[in-house]
Amino acid sequence: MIRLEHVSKTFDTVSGDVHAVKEVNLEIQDGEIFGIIGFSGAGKSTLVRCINLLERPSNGKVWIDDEELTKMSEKALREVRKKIGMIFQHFNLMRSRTVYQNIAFPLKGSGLSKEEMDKKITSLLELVDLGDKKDAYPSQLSGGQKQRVAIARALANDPKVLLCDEATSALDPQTTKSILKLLKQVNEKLGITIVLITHEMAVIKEICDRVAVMEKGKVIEEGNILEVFCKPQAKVTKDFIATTSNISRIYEMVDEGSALTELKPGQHLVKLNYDAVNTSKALISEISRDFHVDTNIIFGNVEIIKDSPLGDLVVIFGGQKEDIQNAIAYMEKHDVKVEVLKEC
Ligand SMILES: Nc1ncnc2c1ncn2[C@@H]1O[C@H](COP(=O)(O)OP(=O)(O)OP(=O)(O)O)[C@@H](O)[C@H]1O
Repeated sequence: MIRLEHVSKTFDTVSGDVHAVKEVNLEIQDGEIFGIIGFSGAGKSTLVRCINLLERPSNGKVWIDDEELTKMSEKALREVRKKIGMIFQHFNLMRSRTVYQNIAFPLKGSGLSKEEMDKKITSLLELVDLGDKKDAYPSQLSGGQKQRVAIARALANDPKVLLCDEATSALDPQTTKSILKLLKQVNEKLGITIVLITHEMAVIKEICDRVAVMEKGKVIEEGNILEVFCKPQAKVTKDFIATTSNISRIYEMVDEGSALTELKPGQHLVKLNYDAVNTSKALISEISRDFHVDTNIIFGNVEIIKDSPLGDLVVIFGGQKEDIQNAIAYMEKHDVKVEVLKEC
């Protein structure tokens, strides 16, 4: 388990103190994929670098299992750091060395024989699906392949923890997906705890078990991914979630008087928000059958998070006003959040 207790980091700069991380308390369990999200400058990189003490906290304690890193000598820390791999946005490979030599680098001084080293590197190359690239130089690889080499290198010392600092930010969406899939595989196959920082909610949604949201150096919200997506508390969390959906477009469309939002007498334009709890009920057909309300679906956004569907639908309800009101009350009773955007 990784435990941060009251961790703060202040940089002393010519223009004054920069409080990059303020009083952060976090517990990250063994084997989980923990995401840290925040806008640029929120303090994510500094915080993640405090975990392996690449950045020494100005205050607070960092624990991994029952060892306090913040109390250790540099020598002891060097040993502990071998068990904490790290990958970066720009891969940080050595350009003058081949893929094989890059992966071999952290194994220097490991005491492994040449054969053992060769076996290890071959299996790492297979894991990251680069068996045919061992003699290539970084300049001959795509961004995704470079990140795969970086992952193999980070795993060379059999770490317990892998820190990922914006590991997919320089990659296109498809390559991002393949790298996230590889990280998930590393987590599941090798049982490695992953701490991943990003400014993209789509990345968090794809693979994380839990997430912490950072703003101005502080963790302002934390929870399991489904909880945070279903019931975001902080404005910045809501803003991040909105980036993964086009549903907020409906507000602009209403303001702009878009043809899609035009209503006939008796109709209501409604946004329905539902989560895993209520997707199992056939609510739309029930309100049609029991309340005589017609439903025309305009558009929707359904996410699958940790195997649970949750999302929003924008619909037009048509029928008698009283029937529509009863149908809305029925939906609310079944935990659907209903927002009437416009009525005619
Ligand atoms: N070595 C440093 N010296 C001075 N200030 C720093 C240093 N490193 C980071 N900062 C400052 O600390 C704050 C947090 O930076 P940090 O890089 O941790 O944020 P971030 O959320 O990772 O942002 P980004 O995604 O843009 O990297 C910023 O105001 C940044 O300018």
